[in-house]
Amino acid sequence: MVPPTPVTDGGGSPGGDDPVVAAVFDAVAATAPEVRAALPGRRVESGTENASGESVLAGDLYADELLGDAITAIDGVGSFVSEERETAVDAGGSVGGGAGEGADGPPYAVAIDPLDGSSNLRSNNAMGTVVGVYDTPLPATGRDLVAAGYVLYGPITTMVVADEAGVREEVIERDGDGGVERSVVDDDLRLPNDPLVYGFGGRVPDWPDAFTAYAREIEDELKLRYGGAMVGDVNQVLTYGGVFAYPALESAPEGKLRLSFEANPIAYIVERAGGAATDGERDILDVEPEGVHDRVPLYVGTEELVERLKAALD
Ligand SMILES: O=P(O)(O)OC[C@H]1O[C@](O)(COP(=O)(O)O)[C@@H](O)[C@@H]1O
Ligand SMILES: [Mg+2]
Ligand SMILES: [Mg+2]
Repeated sequence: MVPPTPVTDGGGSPGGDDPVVAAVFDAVAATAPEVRAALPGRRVESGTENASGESVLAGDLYADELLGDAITAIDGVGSFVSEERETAVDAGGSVGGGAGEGADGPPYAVAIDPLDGSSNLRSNNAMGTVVGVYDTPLPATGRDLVAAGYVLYGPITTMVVADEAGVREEVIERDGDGGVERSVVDDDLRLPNDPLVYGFGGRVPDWPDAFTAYAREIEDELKLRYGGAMVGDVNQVLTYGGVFAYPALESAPEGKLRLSFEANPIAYIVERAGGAATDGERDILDVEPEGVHDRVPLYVGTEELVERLKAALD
């Protein structure tokens, strides 16, 4: 296949006119090749557990530290919250951003999942980094997001960024000077009309009956594509159309994915691309968290498929 023609070369700043949002995604793009390059030697357990009780790999810690340093250094970022950190890091943030509030607005809170799908590190499958930029300290709902994005470390490194203007996809490569070259390959990413793929997490016997019945219908209509990294699985849905779910389980009604670092940013991106996202009852972006590490069931993708899911779970 002929590679897509770059729309622009050498950067560009997602985040519309907001310099703080643009700086966050500049930092994420700049660190992406470093994260990627560091992975081969960091496929082992670090010996620690994170706030969600999951064992942390050396790659998780490395990405967290690199991204934490880069993001907290940005003027206008007030706090930094990570899947790998118990509590928020105070980042100062003297210059305000705040949607529509200009330079006097509140500093932003940036939430990240430094390595999403890191259990794929041992088996060398896709992984990502997820980023949400909120205009209020966390915990907050996804309605407070002003931008969200993810990096996908696949055969190539791509970054998808959404803000109020829409969704764009860039290819990220190292340039010859130790920096990065960013090529926009789609400046108006939209979910295709005819859905093709689905991927559902969790063990099938652990699925509630209503979800199993929905899955049986979807299996008849779409192709199974499940890779075990939310970013990779959602990127397939954005590319081909379809539905991704990490559902409520009999053993874990709150599902597996984290609202602040995973579900909200992904919901924001997919909704800006013309799709839908729900926890089964309400729009993900309306879910009220109690803490930054709260989990939530996530069903996301082509609007018609998500509406059918909601009806099936009703
Ligand atoms: O191994 P399972 O149960 O299929 O879970 C896969 C899900 O867990 C995750 O890997 C959790 O993310 P982390 O690797 O950031 O903890 C998601 O990316 C993915 O959707
Ligand atoms: Mg994750
Ligand atoms: Mg992670």
